[in-house]
This record gives sequence, structure tokens and C-alpha cells, in this order.
Amino acid sequence: MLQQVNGHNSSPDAHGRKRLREDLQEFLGREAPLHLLDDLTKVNPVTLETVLRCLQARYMADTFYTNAGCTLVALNPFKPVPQLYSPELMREYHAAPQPQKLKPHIFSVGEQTYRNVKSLIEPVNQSIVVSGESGAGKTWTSRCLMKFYAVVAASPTSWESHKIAERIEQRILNSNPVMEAFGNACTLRNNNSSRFGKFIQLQLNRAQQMTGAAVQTYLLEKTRVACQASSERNFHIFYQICKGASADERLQWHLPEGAAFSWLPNSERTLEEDCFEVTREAMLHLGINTPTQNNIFKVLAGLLHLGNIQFADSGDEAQPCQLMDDAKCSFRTSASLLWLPEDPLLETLQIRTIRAGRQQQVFRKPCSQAECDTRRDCLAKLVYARLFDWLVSVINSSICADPNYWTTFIGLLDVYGFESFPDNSLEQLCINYANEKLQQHFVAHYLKAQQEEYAVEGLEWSFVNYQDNQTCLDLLEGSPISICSLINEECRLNRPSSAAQLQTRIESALAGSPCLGHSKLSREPSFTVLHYAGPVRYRTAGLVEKNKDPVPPELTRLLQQSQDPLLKVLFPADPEEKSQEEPSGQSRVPVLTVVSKFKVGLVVLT
Ligand SMILES: Nc1ncnc2c1ncn2[C@@H]1O[C@H](COP(=O)(O)OP(=O)(O)OP(=O)(O)O)[C@@H](O)[C@H]1O
Repeated sequence: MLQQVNGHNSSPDAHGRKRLREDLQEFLGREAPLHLLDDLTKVNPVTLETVLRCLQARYMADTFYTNAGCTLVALNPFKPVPQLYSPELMREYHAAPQPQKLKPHIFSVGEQTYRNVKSLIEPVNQSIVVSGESGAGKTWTSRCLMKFYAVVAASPTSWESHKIAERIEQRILNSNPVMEAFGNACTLRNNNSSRFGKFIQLQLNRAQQMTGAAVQTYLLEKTRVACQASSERNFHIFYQICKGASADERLQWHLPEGAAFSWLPNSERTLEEDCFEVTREAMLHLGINTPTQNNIFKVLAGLLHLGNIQFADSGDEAQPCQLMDDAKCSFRTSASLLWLPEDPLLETLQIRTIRAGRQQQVFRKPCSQAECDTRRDCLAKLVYARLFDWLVSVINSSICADPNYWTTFIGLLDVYGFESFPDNSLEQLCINYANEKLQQHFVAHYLKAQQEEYAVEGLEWSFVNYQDNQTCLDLLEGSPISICSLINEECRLNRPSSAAQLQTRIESALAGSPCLGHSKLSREPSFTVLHYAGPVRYRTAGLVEKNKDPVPPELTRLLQQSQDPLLKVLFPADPEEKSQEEPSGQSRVPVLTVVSKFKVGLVVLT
């Protein structure tokens, strides 16, 4: 954020403050209404108040887009706005000699990006970064841009190629409802919150027609399958099948009306996202036929029943925990829907196998009640995450163009927005880390672009004190010690460590960072990061375990035994696989943690 323009110092003296106040009064008392200012660079003086007053005035006048130099600020109208995204308007921006001279709009950004790809002698790929906090409207905006390109980048010549293009565009648009059904959920901030990040590559041929697309996803919040914060929901698809299944399907999937599932909280609330038919239709267009769809929904129903399985404490460490009486039916139903043999399923949930010693002897250790629950949850997360990845690959194979048929691309980046909940864990840490990276990228490129523009125009300028978030990034990912490295180290050392010890380690090793706040008032062990968008308190309990994301090999092997056609694809038998019993305490564990994988993804992205 620029803090000084047109001669106002960032830390003015008394005289400077008086002048700033006068200028502020003059600006706010101007005759020309504030809502007519369509570029925030015309706001003078630039203060938080003047910028917000300008945006507020435009919002009140139903004007939701405002330029800020080369950036577009989009306000979420939170209501349908007629004609704001009509095909006629798309064509108007597309046909305009200078779209940037029209009213600020997402279509203006879309069109300029399109022309940037087109006009250059050497084709150069372009990307649009859609950023903002959760609920700001990023997914909506990305969807609008995809619709825009589906209209303007489709100008085939013959009728036949017109039909082909239509199919491609329609398929690309159909990827949205499918990915949202499986990857979005209702959170405290947003009824349709994306629980994964995505980068969509819209592929263009030499004639600038859209010939295909590819989707890359980042870090699906798979923990949501088995654990939902209060007042939040599981992924939409679970509600869709429970609410939208026909009587026949209910019978097949064992989903009688009014059945209670502990992994389906707040199902009495009906959202517009509970649209099963739309998802099915879109899946069909993407080439996922009805039998395969039914297979997917049957497996999901199996996971819902799995969530109703409870174990009773055995009271004796040497004895496995047994199923609670009222969970036996859910257990059998789940086993049958997942087409898994009952005894091995039960045993895998109850008993851990450990290899230890020189001879790599195999020990079988009954799990505690809590460990049984963890293994049950792990099984569900494993199935759901593989299913999601498989869907993305199916979508890609349906929409991706042959590399010979495209030369350039327009990228749309829609990552999860900045999050701060009462309870924040590894998911929020990764999400907010990604947002810090984007913010840094944005600031660096925005200021660079502005300076280049000023230089071309021969203007003299003086930038001071823009909000640099490097110190926060150093705290999160810096070398040699950062929050990420400390959490990774705990995973690597694989030593028993309490949440309180992790807090102490972070606080002492990173005490010098101005971005590490104190969580003195917090009862639970935690640490606070002062992000560019505000402070967030992260609970340390469970961080290391989530970062390891351990999958007991017995669970994978069990799923490889399934006779279900879909699970056979998701968990193919691997004859080469070495014996993979859980390593004993002294053995090395894989160092590829959730955080390190996520970091690699971010590096590739930026
Ligand atoms: N331009 C718009 N016009 C009308 N409604 C909108 C618009 N943009 C967003 N909304 C409304 O706001 C809701 C939240 O928007 P969206 O899901 O795009 O947020 P997001 O930034 O992607 O959030 P998250 O990071 O949680 O995924 C939408 O479901 C929709 O109801």
C-alpha cells in the first residue's frame, strides 16, 4: 500500500498533519460525488479513510469495480446485479477500441489480458491473480472470467468447429460445479468456501481461440471429511447426495430419509449449493457416465456410514477396542458400500502393525480408543483425497488440449482467502502463508509496474514505506529457522513432543521476529503471527501430527483389497511394493511433510 503521494510524508510533523487534514476535508467535501472516482490513484490524499470512503460511496451507488492503477478492486455485491455479467456486456468490452477507457470491470481486465497475449509478436502467457479474504468473491470472479473467455475466445469459422469449440468451452465451464461440489464447503465466512487452491490454465491456439484448459489444485482441506468446526459443514457433495438421491438410490446407498450422520453436521440448513442435479449433469458433460457417478456416490455414502462407527474402550491395553453395539450396523453397511472384507476392515481399525529390531519382526499392537478413531478418520480422508485427485485428472483429460493445438495460455489463480477463525491450525497456517506469498508478489510487481509507468511518462515520484511483508515471510519460511522449519524438524526427529514444548520452541527460537505476537491470554498452547491482513493465533496442539499426515500402510493395503471398481482404480495393487509396516520409534520417517510439499507448490506457482 502506498503511504505517501503528492508531497505528503508518511510520518508528518504538526504542520504536515494540519495540511493533510485540510486536504482530507477538501477532498471529502468536493462537489464532485465520490462515487464517480473510478480510479483510486485519483484519490488525494491517499489515506485509509479517503480510499474506504470512495469505495463505500461507489458501493452505495451499486458500482462494484474500481481501478487502482493496473489493479482492479472488486467489491462483493452480495446480491444478484442484473446485466452486470451479461454476454452483451462481454461483447462490448471485447469490441471496445480501448476497453480500459470503459467503466472498471472484470471484463476490462479479462480483455486487456487477452489482448496482451494476442498483440505481442512473441506470444507471452498472462495470468490473472484473484486475491482477497475468504468470501471476498474470488471464485465468483474466476467463474465470470471463464465465462468471459468462453464467449470472446470462441470465434471459430466453420459450423463443425463451432460445435467442437462449444463443447470444449462448455466442458471447461462444467468443471466449476464439479470441483465446487467436491472441494467447497460452508464455513463461518462463506457458504461456498473453496477448500483448495486452484490454478486454471486456459489454452489458446494461434488464432487466440480457447482450445482447452488444465486445472492444477493445491492442498485440499481433507480433514474436513472427518472433522467440521461447529456451525460449519462437510463438503457440499455429501449433502447433495443425502438430499438429492432418488428413492431407488437411497436404497442402494443406504441413505434413508432423515438418517443421522455424525460427519454431516448442520444438514437441516439448505443452501443453493445443495444442487445434486447440477453436479450430475456437469459430471456427465465431463465424460463421467452414470454408472461411474453412482459408484462415486456409493463410496461417499460408505464414508458417511464409516463416520458413525464408534469404539468402546477395552480397558486393557492388550485387548483391542470393540465396536459399540449401536455402531455395528453402520460398520457392516460401510464395509458393504466400500466393498471391503469386514474382518480385515475391523482389524485394521483396531490393531497397529509395527516392524522393529534387526530382524524387522512384526508386532501387532491393539490401538487405544482414540487411535481407532484416528485410523477411521484417516481411512476416510485417504479415500476422499484420492477421489478428489482422480476427479481433477478426469476433468483435465476431458478439457486439456493436445499440446500441438495451443501456443499460449491465460492463467487464473484462485487460492483460498486469508483466514482467521477462533481456532486455527495447520490448514490456516498454509492458507495464510500462501496469501503472504501472493501479497509479496503483488506488492513487488505492482510497485515495479507503477514505477515503470511513471518513468515512461517522465514523472518524478517518491515512494516511501509501502507495507513489505518480508519479515512475516521470514518468520514463516525463512532460513535457517522459521515456523515451517521448526514444525518440519519435529516431524523429522519423530520425538514425543507436547503442544506446550512446541510453543516454547517457536517463541524462543524466533523471539527476534517482529511478526511473532504473544498469546499470553490464551489458555491453550499457541503462537500468534502478525500477518499483513491481521494477527492470527495458531494452536500448536496437533500441528506436528497434521504436518506428518501419517497414513498407516495397513490402511492403504486394506483399500487395495476392495472389490469396488472405483476403489480399485484409486488404490491399485502394487506388486513391487516393499513391506511397509509402520516403522518403530527409532526408524526414520519420510521427511516430505504437508508444509514442505505445500512450499514446493508455492515456489512453482510464483
Ligand atoms: N460479483 C458478485 N455478484 C453477486 N454475488 C457475489 C459476487 N461475488 C461474490 N458473491 C457472493 O459472495 C459469495 C462468496 O463469494 P466467493 O465464494 O467467490 O468467495 P471467495 O473469495 O472465493 O471465498 P473463499 O476464499 O472462502 O473460497 C458467493 O457465493 C456469492 O453469493
